[in-house]
Order: sequence, then C-alpha cells, then structure tokens
Amino acid sequence: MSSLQSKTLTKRKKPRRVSRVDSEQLDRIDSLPWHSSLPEFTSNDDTFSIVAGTNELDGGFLSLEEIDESAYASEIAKFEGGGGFKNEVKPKKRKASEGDNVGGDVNEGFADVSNEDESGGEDEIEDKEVKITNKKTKKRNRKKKKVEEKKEIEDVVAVTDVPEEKDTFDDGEFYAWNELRLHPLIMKSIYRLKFKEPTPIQKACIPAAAHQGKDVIGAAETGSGKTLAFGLPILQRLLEEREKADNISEENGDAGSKIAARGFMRALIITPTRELALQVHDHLKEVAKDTNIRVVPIVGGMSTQKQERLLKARPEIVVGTPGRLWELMSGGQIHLVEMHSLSFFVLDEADRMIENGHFHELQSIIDMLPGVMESAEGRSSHTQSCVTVSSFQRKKRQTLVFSATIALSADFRKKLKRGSVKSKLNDDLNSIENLSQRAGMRPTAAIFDLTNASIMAGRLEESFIECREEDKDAYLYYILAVHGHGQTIVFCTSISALRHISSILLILGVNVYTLHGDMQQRARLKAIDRFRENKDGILVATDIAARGIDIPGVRTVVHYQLPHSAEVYVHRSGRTARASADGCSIGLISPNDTTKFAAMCKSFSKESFKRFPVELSYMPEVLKRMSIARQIDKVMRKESQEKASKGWLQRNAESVEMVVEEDDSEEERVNICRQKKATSVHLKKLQQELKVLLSRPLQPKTFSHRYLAGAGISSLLQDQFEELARHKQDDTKNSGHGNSKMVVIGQSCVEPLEALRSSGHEVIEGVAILMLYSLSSFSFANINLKKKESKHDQKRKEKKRLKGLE
Ligand SMILES: Nc1ncnc2c1ncn2[C@@H]1O[C@H](COP(=O)(O)OP(=O)(O)OP(=O)(O)O)[C@@H](O)[C@H]1O
Repeated sequence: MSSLQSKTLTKRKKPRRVSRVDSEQLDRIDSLPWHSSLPEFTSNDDTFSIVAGTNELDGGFLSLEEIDESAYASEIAKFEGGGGFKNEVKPKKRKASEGDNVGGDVNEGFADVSNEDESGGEDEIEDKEVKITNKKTKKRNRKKKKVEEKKEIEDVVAVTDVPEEKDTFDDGEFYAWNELRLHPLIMKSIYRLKFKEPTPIQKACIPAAAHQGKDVIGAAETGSGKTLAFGLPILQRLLEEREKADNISEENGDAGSKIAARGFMRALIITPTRELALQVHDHLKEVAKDTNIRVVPIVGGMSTQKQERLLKARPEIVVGTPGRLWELMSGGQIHLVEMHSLSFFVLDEADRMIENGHFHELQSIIDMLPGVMESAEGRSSHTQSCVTVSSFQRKKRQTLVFSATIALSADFRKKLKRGSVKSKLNDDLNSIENLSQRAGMRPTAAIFDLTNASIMAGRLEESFIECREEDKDAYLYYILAVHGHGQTIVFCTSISALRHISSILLILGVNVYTLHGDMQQRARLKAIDRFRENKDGILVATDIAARGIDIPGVRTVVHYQLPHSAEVYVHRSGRTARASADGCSIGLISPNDTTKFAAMCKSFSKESFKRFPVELSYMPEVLKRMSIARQIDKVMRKESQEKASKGWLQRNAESVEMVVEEDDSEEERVNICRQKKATSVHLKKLQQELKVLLSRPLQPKTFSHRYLAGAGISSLLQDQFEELARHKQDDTKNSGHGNSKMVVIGQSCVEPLEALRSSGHEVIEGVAILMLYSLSSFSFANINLKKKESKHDQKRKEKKRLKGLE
C-alpha cells in the first residue's frame, strides 16, 4: 500500500476559521482561468505533466499573459464612426440635477465646470482647478484611447493606405498575369509580393470566378496557391463594383450605392481550423493592402466581445471558423446575419468541414444563407432573424469550394442540375456534394481538379523508415540529431503520444514547440509564430496543424504516427514542398502500421516510396541516450504523479473541511524517506550520465576521432560541439596546460531531403511485404556484413580456382 493510500481522512474536530479576506482570496484563486502549464493529474500515461511543470512544453514556453493579443488581431477598438470625437464639441452647461447619464463621465465633467461658475472662494477655485485638470487628463486619455482604438482597427482590417513610394517593379516580368485582367490595385500587391506568375489553380479559377461570375470547385495540391485562387476573384469583384458605383454616383448622385452595397458583409470564408482562418485573413489582408476593402478573422479561443467590436467596423470580408461564426450568428450579430448582400460564400479545406465537430454549425450557417431554405418547406427557427431576400440574391451569390483533396462523383454536375437536395430539408449533408448544393451551388459551376494521378505535391519526396513501435523515439531522435536542419514538423495522432515524445526530446536537449487542440488559442498561435521564426525549429503537432498552415521554411515532415485517413496524410505532408519549394516526408512505420500504410500508398497511386537511409552506426549511441532519457522520464513521471495525487487529496480534503491524517508507522515513514532519497540520487545519477553523453556530439560507432563521418554538422551537433569546446577550455584552464584549441572542420548538415536523394532505396510497390528490421538485432548491418563476407569468399574461391588452373 502506498504512503498515499495509507493516509486516512478524518472530519476536522475544529474547523479552521477562514477569515473573510482569506475566503475572498480563495474565491479569487478558484476563479482564475485554468492554465495550460499546470500539470494534469488525470492521465496515468501522461508524461507531460512531469516536464510541463516547467511550462516548457505546452505549446509555447510561456504564460498566456505574456502573449500580446493585439498581434493576433483579437484586440479591436469600438468603432464609433463619426461619433468618436464628440467630446471635442463644446458642451452645453448642464445642471447636475438634470442627472441622466447620457454621455457618461464626459457630462459629469462638464457639470463640474458649471458648478465652478456659480461658486466663489479660493478653496473652491483650487478644487475646481484640480477638477479641470482631471477633466483635461481624462479628455486627453480618451482621445489617446480613441486614436489607439482607431489604429487597432486599422491593424486588423485592410484600410485605404496607398503607399506613396514609387513602384520599382518591372511589369514585363509579370506579363503572365495580364490575361487574368486583375484590377491595378490587386496587381500592385502582386508586384509587391513578387509573385511572377499565377499558379495553375489561380490561372484556372480566376477567369471563371472573377470575370464570368461562376461558382467554382477547385482542387489542387497542397501549397499551390488556392487561397488567392478564391481570394483574388473576391477582391476583383468588390473593386469593380465600387468603381462602377463611384462612376454612377458622380453622374447620378445616390444611385451608385445600389450597385455597391457598402457596410455589408460581401464575402464569408469558412475554414476548418482557427490557425487556417487567421492565415487566410493575413494573406488576403496583405493583398488587399492597397484597397479599402476590410478583412477580419472571426475564430474561437478569443474574446467574443472583441470580435463583435471588429464586426462593428462592418468589414466586407469575414474569414472564420464555423463554431465562433455560428455562436455570433445565432446570437443575432447584425453584421453576420444581414447577408442579403453576400456575394461570395467560400468553403476552404471543404472536405475537412464535413468531418465531425464542424458539421452542425456549418449546416446552420448554410441554412442562414439567403435563398437556401426558401424552396424548402419552411425555415428553421434560427433563420427567422435573417433578412428575407429573393432567390435573385442566391443567384448573384457565388459559391467557391476548395481543397487539396476533394472527391466528386462523375455525375455531380447532373446532380446539381437535378437539384435533388432542394426538396429534402433533412437530407444528410455530410458530403461535399450535398454541402455545395445546399449552399446554392449552380449547375453551371466550373470544376477544376488539378490533382494529378498522385495527389501529393509535385516536389515532395516521400520516404519511410521501418521500425518497431518502441524504436520510433530513437529513429525520430536520429533524424533530428543527425539531419536536423531546416524546419521540421513531427505529426502525432494522439495528444498523449505528442506529450510523450516532446518530453523525451526535451530531456535529450532537443527543444520543440508543441501544438494541439487542448492548448489555449493564444498559446497555439504563439507556438506557430515561434516555430515560424526559428529556421531550424521543430514543431510536434497533432492534426490541427495538418491543414493549411503555410510556413515556407518547412523542409521535413515526420509522421511519428500515421493519420487515420489518406487525406490527412496528404495534408500533413503538404506542410512541406509548398509553392515552388521542395521537401520530404518520412513515415515511421511499425508492424502495426504496415497495412494502413500500404492502403494509403495504393490510394495515392504511388509507384514508389523511398526507404529513408539510416546510418546504423549511429544507433548504438542513439539507443544509449534514449534508454537513459526514458529512465529519467519514468522517474520524473512517477514523482509528478505522486505529487499530483497528494495535492489532489489535500485540496479535496480541505474543500470539505477534513484533514489528511498520516497514519503511517514511524518505520514506514523512515522507509518512504529512504526510498525518496534513493530515487533522487538515482535520478541525479541518470541526469549526470546523460549530460556527459550529450556533451559529446552524436557519433557513429566507427567514429575515428579524427574525422566526423556521415551526415555533417546539424544544429544540434553544433551545440554539442560548442559545449564540448567549453569543457575542453575549462579542463585546459584547470590543468594549467597551454592553449589547446579544438577545431571542428565539418561540412554543413545534410538535411533529410539531401540524404534521401543521395541514397534512398526505392521500394517498388513493396510496402505490403515490408520486412521488419529491428534495431536490437541490427539486421541491416548484419545483412551488409553477410553480403561483404560472401563477396570476399567468392573472391577467395575465384583466386583458388585460378591458382588451381595454373
Ligand atoms: N502566384 C504565386 N506565386 C508564388 N507564390 C504564390 C502564388 N500564389 C500564392 N503563393 C504562395 O504560395 C504559398 C501557398 O499558398 P496557399 O497557402 O494559398 O496554398 P494552398 O493551395 O491553399 O495550400 P493548402 O492546400 O496546404 O492549404 C503561400 O506562401 C503563398 O503566399
């Protein structure tokens, strides 16, 4: 029986008197928000709780308070239009007795001024002077706040801000854009972004959506520029309308406003994840920089009030996730429910939308779209607040549906023509086809499927390492330590696996950022930002990072665990090899994964997969380190769990005014104490042992101590060299010997893609019959050895034979 279990709970004889102050403080503490850095106590296999005590792991190494919210556009000022500077208008004198609170403290201030006129005496004058000064300060502060608020709005939405500087581009270089006939303000952004030519999906979609007013379904590989394929047509149409309206207004006065609906939402873009919504927002905001079209993100995990204030600015383009959008819509947020002028309804990463967790809100939003439910037998209750419009508006609205992985049936267009969904109110919508139809997609929709036979990005090199489940950690460490160059994303399917490897890697001195759904939104964004900024950063993430995240420096994607579906595998791998860059993916395939992996390869029509080259001479050292790291992890986890449950018992006992009595005998207590001491000594010993190992660069077993063979110097090896050099310097100083310098001559690190290109073995359709080589038996080495022996034998035999002939 553990010491913890042997404790008993007894009712307090004399409940501790809790003073009022104490209880207030306790209340306050209880009401503090949950902090992701606090250890979690529930899961037994959760290594995170041990290491996370340092707040180092959970997505961003920092407390949430450190994060500057405004950086993510969540902080937005109240938009008061022209009313914002009311205070500057010379106020009428008001008597205090008039007493209504219109104008708030502004008028209170003025009431003081009026009193000043009526009173006399020096004290009163002094009093009044103080009040006037206070009033001025207040006024100044209010003014300052207004300016700050205005700036905040400008930061979030794109505003009229045509830069003065002369453009220095040579538009001849951008001639490929000419045929798309985009507005000069859009072209200005294209020049600024240095996008020399439209990508194929942009070339295909822009004419159809921007000039022919068609609905579009677009499918193209990851990183192929789909955001602008739907973003540019939206901007084009809004700019054209605006120009037309301005021209007509000039001629006929007010008539122009009928053409360009101002102050209404014109485009609603829905994405499955918050990170993607923010990224799409940033991308469109960048392109709309020289226009006066405003774009705002509406995502969960951020203050609803602040987002409501953002919407008060009446942005034309709203990018959001279904959950938060629906929360605000069902709450009657006026800008969102006034959809009669909506010209574009966009579903980005549409296939993800139909998965669980998003579907119901999305369905509700679609039901709010003007015209969607009109032909059905009635509207659901929540759509009552929606402005009723004719189906004319539905016809005017364009529906754009995009993803890298969209499967459409051959007769989809026919189905659209039949409009089978129209009359079936409770139809099952969980397919892209039904969703598109329901959203009002017309039979004339243009369908561009640019995914080739293999839907993977063209410049992506795919590979795998076969290993036992328990050796995945070691291989991952090998990849990061030996080839750790460029940004890497390691994907896990479960959060517990993510916590496990993050913890192990951290013990091994590999700093990683983490990203998963249990993290607070701001911490998630911070983790992505930090990862983005670190050119050799490592992000360990679940599938919330699988879609859309666009970080050009990502060179390698590691599938630590295989995803549940082939689509997710495509999106995960698509975090690298984006735009015109290349990259590589490495799957760690254990015997449990082989069937799934084979099925995936088949579904991609992949002819060949490369085996990622592993220099097995590194593995003894890797395994040695890994073994110690695991032991440390185990001890720390146990300690942390004990502390956690002890704390839990104590807290619960206190909450019901009980005391936890220690009923261990003296002998038991001594034993526990001894045990703890022994554990602590053991832990220190392990940590010391690992420290010594880590202070030396990871070397292959055949390391000659004269040359460092193999993969070159990764950033991790570089750190270890520096550490070693420092040790050497200290040793030299202590021993009093002269200056001895350690010189490291190394090639730059060979990143996984290079290693793969130079020596990856192709495995042709052989995934299903993969042989499993376990680390413990070093079968690869053995096989090579046997091969060499047999060649040697053959030579000897040949020599003997020749001698015999002589
Ligand atoms: N015409 C272009 N020329 C060069 N780069 C471009 C062009 N259009 C977009 N890009 C860049 O390509 C990158 C990928 O674009 P985007 O995120 O839109 O891809 P995507 O197809 O939506 O990818 P995913 O399917 O993974 O979401 C971005 O960094 C974007 O700025």
